[in-house]
Amino acid sequence: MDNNIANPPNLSIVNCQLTILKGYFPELTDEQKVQIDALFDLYSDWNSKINVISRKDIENLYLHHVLHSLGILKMLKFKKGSTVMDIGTGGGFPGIPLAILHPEVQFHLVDSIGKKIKVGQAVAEAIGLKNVTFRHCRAEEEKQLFDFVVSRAVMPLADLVKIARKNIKKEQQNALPNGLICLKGGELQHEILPFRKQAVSLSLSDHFKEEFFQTKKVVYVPL
Ligand SMILES: C[S@@+](CC[C@H](N)C(=O)[O-])C[C@H]1O[C@@H](n2cnc3c(N)ncnc32)[C@H](O)[C@@H]1O
Repeated sequence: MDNNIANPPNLSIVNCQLTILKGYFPELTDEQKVQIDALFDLYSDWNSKINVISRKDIENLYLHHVLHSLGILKMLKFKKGSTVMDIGTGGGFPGIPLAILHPEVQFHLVDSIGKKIKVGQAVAEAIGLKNVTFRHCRAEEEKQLFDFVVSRAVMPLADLVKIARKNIKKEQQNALPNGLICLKGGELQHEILPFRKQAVSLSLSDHFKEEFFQTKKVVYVPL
């Protein structure tokens, strides 16, 4: 039986989380609000066919997935004209929420599983996102250059650094030197140890007060 039918999402939770998210980003334009509003129905529908978010977690889409993705902006607001690759984007996290908030930044979303890329593409098309491209490939095969690489829940920091380094442009245009910005949870000290001299880590609990963010960090490594 379809899990979404057996456990219908609690729409008051969904709407409450959507209000919380908009409260954290009061500068959203009407177009961005419409795009964000559309995400729940789109992801609910796609997720019932292709699993990109834990099905039990779909009602937490706006907090656990969209707002979490936007946590990257607490480390850096990308400058107009920047280019960003999302490694292991799955159904589009963090790339799609970031692309909605930064219409003048170009995002390239990569995943090694083709059907997940299809979900991201369908969602981006449905909300009219013009600043995203997708590629079904392993990130190791992607040779294009970007200002930044972002990622969430894909691989240990050392592996991400190893893969992302070849994709980082030398020319700089942002407030931070080009590099990797990733979302991490839980005990991080061990992962960060090899990069302790360059890495900067920020606690999302300092920015978002909901309990989910208590253990969530944004880690930046210049490359
Ligand atoms: C746990 S999912 C996370 C997806 C998404 N970032 C999110 O937070 O919802 C990890 C994703 O990384 C992808 N992945 C793992 N290794 C990869 C690689 N070397 N290149 C591209 N994608 C990779 C997997 O296919 C999977 O979709």
